[in-house]
Amino acid sequence: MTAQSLHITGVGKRFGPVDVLTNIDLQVRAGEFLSLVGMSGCGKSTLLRIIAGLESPDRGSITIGERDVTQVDPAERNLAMVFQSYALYPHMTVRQNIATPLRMRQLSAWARLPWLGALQPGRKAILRDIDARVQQAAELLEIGQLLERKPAQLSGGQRQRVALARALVRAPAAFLMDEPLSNLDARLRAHMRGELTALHKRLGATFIYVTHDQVEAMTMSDRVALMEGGRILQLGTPTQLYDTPASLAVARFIGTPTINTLPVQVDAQGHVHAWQQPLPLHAPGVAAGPATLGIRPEDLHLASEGLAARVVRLETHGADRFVTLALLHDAALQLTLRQRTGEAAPAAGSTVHIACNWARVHLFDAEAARRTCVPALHLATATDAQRPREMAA
Ligand SMILES: Nc1ncnc2c1ncn2[C@@H]1O[C@H](COP(=O)(O)OP(=O)(O)OP(=O)(O)O)[C@@H](O)[C@H]1O
Repeated sequence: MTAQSLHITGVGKRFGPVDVLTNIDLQVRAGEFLSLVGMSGCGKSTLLRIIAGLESPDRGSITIGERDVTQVDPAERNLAMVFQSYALYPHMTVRQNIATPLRMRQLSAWARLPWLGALQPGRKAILRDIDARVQQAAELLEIGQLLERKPAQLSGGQRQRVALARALVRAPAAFLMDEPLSNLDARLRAHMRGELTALHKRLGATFIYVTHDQVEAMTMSDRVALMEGGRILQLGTPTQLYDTPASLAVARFIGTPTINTLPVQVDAQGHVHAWQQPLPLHAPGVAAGPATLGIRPEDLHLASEGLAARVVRLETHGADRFVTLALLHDAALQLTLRQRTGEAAPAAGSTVHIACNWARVHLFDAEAARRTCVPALHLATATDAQRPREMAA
């Protein structure tokens, strides 16, 4: 299988009065696992369908490898599409299901007929070749023992693997997947995430994967394109999106629990203040005025002194505990703190003090809503960085 790169250039799409996609530029590298992620309605499925040729763009072009396929029929693009509904033929066995795309491609209409077909010269060799490829795909997906079963006799995960095998036998230039795991229960979904990542590594194929689930996107992909309102907000590795979000919208979408936000003021010298108190942060070059500080829940911790807050709620999630806190002097402002369950839990309703890992906070300027971002953020001085990091209160 030769993995191909895909180039999406200036793609726009309108449905009636709505711009569903606006000027999308995206280069998918050969052999890459790239996820399109975003809230429902952001346009990710439409983009995938345009790549597949199931929808035509109003503007822009799609190139697979060196070939411009913008005007090419879906069947001629050599792309494999895998959907959440597996679309298996219920009356056929797994073997027949997997073989169908090959039979359609390699045998003429009459050669596929039960009796007459036997008369086509070369048919036996083609069937042998198809069978070998079905066997190979089935082994790759570890469903070799299920080949004689019908779809109704399979679990959801097994059906998904059959759908993947059926896509695989065609040796496509790339796999396009639209929420392929969303019909599975949580445990199986987690398992299949691992299987898909392993399959991608084994095949070295190009995968474009649509999901609204940031965990899926972040755990499986080489790169993630985060979409909102028909645009790509940020394209980068999962680590880049998490550690250096280009905007507050990206910071809010990625990470569980959601990033905390704190309204702050930046003065003319770039010093950052909250509640008229200076924070140990310096953002040179940032316009004076209101801004938003983003603090990941794991960058807050309980301390003997610091900002006072009341414990509103505790939630245990396996190895982690999420603690919701209401600030004493501003009860409307709630922060979430993430701690390991091994750490002592604060009592619900009690007053605690919280400190912050200032080196890891993000500052977004007043235009955060318009997705501008302030990357230059430093601890105010070396001494600030060295002293115990306490949140000014
Ligand atoms: N054929 C169509 N006609 C009109 N509007 C459409 C059509 N297909 C999609 N849309 C609209 O385009 C927008 C983007 O839809 P799309 O399915 O691409 O979003 P999505 O991000 O994949 O969402 P989801 O995760 O819910 O599938 C939505 O507002 C949707 O209602």
